Amino acid sequence: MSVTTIATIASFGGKLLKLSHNASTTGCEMKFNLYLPPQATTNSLHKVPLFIWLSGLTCTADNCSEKGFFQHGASKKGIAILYPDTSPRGVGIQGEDDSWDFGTGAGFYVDATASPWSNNYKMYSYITEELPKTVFAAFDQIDSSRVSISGHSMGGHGALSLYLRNPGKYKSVSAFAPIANPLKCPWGEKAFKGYFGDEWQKKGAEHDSTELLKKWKGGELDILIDVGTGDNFYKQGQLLPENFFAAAEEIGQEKGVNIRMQPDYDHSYYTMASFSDDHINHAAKYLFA
Ligand SMILES: N[C@@H](CCC(=O)N[C@@H](CS)C(=O)NCC(=O)O)C(=O)O
Repeated sequence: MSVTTIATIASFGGKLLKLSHNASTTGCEMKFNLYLPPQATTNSLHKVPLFIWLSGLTCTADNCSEKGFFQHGASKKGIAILYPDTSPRGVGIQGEDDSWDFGTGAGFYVDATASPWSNNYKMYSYITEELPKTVFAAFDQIDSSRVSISGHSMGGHGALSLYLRNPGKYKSVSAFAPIANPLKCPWGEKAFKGYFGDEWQKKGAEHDSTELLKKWKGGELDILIDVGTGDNFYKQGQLLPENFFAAAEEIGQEKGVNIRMQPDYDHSYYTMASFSDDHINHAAKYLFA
């Protein structure tokens, strides 16, 4: 459970910590970043809530920490941010580094059931259980009962699916350019076939946000999603936010799914940086309710 500090960086009046630990779920050393806002003082009677950010394909914990601009809003509101990695790394599986959209940097926030991935590629358990437990044990300034989740692209799929699979676990959810219906797009199909093998459609449906939404029984939703109209992956049909919205309509929750089509914005972190304050404010509404 012990955490090693690799670097401490001042940011917006607080501290960005670059950390690592030996994770048992993934069987390897995992790096992650943690932003502690200025309000997170040690021995504080007032703990700060946590915003988990799940990144997209090819990312490490650093992409969003360096250019997502979330620390700006989090320092004002007094919210810690956890930036996990996107997969196990260097576990020695043949082919793990062969493509940018599968294997290293592409864990898809599922627990793989197919060989040879099933021993290490357990990003669902890692993100929902082991990493938060490790963080709460090491940083008692953080309130384990107030956690929100958000993410981008593959991480948007992660945020939506973790929220919808675990009613009540997270106080709120939002996403940028999420892969909202992975069963129906090339990225999702490739990942689910690889990680689940023959049962990819059945297991995939348990992690597909559009499918999960159709079965949602957790009460009124308030999901914020931003998608840029200039996003090439949106144009190529990798994201399918319209399918997610259709599922919301199907269950009478269309008012609870606010998809903002942002004119001209693309798939990059310029988009996140432009709207990150909105997503922090959305989470703050529920983290400080
Ligand atoms: N294959 C391309 C595209 C991958 C891509 O756009 N990844 C998104 C997430 S799906 C990302 O956040 N990339 C890292 C960055 O922009 O910092 C690449 O490796 O740059």
